[in-house]
Amino acid sequence: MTLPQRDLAPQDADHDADELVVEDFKPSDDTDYRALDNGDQQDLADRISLRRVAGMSTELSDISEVEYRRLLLERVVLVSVWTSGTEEDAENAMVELKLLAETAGSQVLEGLIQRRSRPDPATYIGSGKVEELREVVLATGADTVICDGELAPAQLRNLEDRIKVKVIDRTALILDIFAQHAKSAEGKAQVELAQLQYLKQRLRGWGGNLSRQAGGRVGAAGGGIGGRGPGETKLETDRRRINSRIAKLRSALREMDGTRETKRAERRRHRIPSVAIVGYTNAGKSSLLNRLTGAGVLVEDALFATLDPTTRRSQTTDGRVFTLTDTVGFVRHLPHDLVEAFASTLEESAQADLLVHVVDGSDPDPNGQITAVRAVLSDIGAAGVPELIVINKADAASPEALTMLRTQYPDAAIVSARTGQGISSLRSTVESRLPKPEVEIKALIPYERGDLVNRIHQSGEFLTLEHTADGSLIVARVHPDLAGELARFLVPEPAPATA
Ligand SMILES: Nc1nc2c(ncn2[C@@H]2O[C@H](COP(=O)(O)OP(=O)(O)OP(=O)(O)O)[C@@H](O)[C@H]2O)c(=O)[nH]1
Ligand SMILES: [Mg+2]
Repeated sequence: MTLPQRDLAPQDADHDADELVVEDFKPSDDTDYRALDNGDQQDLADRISLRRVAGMSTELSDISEVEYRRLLLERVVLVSVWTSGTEEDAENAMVELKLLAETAGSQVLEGLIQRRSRPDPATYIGSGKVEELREVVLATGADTVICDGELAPAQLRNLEDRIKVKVIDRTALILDIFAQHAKSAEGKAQVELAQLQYLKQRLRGWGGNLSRQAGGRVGAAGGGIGGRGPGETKLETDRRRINSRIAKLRSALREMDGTRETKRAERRRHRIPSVAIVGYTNAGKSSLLNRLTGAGVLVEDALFATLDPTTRRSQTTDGRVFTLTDTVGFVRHLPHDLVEAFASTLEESAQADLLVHVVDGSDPDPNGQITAVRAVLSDIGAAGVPELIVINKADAASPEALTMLRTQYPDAAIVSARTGQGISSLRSTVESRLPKPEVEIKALIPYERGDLVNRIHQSGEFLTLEHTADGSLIVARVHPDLAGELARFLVPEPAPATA
């Protein structure tokens, strides 16, 4: 879609200065404040309320990249309503929205924040600001506006009617990224399910406004953000057809989960402890799995690079086998439809014996990430699983940030998946926190039963081992079923408890 381009100097040139009508207000930093003229000069807070965030536009370096992006990608303006928290929080949230938009393949032209006690029920941003947003859209030649939040269908529709370009919300954006990144059949089905749920709730709202799906440029990947996956054709079908598709997906997913459940049951039967690597998206979960096991999982400086969990076997120094699973990352306000659709994948974490919670120590707000991750964990029933906080990217984090995190999380491991710093100590911490086999035994195992000794190695914990003339004299902790199998080799008087 081509939009009328206003004759303006490029990006951030003098038109900014024209509109900067803030006189009394002294900004605390050098952020570019831009009071948008709404004819009402009374309220200072309101005058500065739609604010441009500096450094927002996606930087394109090389000319072929520019052309490539022009063809395929959307040119977007980001808008957020800042209701609570500090200015820094609002800006961090905006930077995250920008990363999400770029991950989806957009070129970000501008970011605007409005301070408001709550979003406007009709238009998200104040209705007086909508015209000003329209001006920015025209000035930048944007074809899409992305709002930071989950908007009601009516809000999206009202905004589109007035701004005349596609308007999507953060939820649709995240769904779109998931749709682009899903690789396995299961992942694809999960994403489609989430998208259909999202669409279903908005069917009526979008009924008369299907152009939003058809509009915009249609690139190789489909209809652009919010348009990939179940798009216009499904929207045009009735609720009943969507419902039947949802039912089909659910049953397909149940079947796929069956396979996973079989594997899980197998591991449970063999009492193999499982560790799930969880954390905020881009925290370095896959990098850590690779570092710990050499798994070769895809690592990308992109949000939601991992959607399919990867499980790898690992061993403690004394030979006990356990599994490590890399999982899908979380984000603030992870859309509920996604959490629900990914339930079977996320269950992996809820059923784990230990959660390795990876935190990006170089992020401006690691505590915010931790809070967001714990919220999702509790949502999926994993709040009770023991958690080990791992502060990653120690090589990139500032020493002050690390000191602060060390104080706040005294038990945390501090590592760098990139340099390997702290990894061996993390490994031993993980080992020490694996569940211990319950039964302590003393057994004399004849040398021809090396298989049993081997099994104690893999699933139990050796306390002492002595080679005698009659066989290996072993004191160990094992699981009840293995203890049962060892019954006839047990030495009468139990060893004194040592652990
Ligand atoms: N500087 C630094 N960068 C790291 C470190 N660990 C990971 N990264 C980088 O962080 C980015 C994300 O890493 P991933 O391992 O893909 O992160 P993830 O948590 O699996 O991300 P998602 O699967 O997208 O949720 C990549 O660019 C990594 O190279 C580290 O210790 N130090
Ligand atoms: Mg990953």
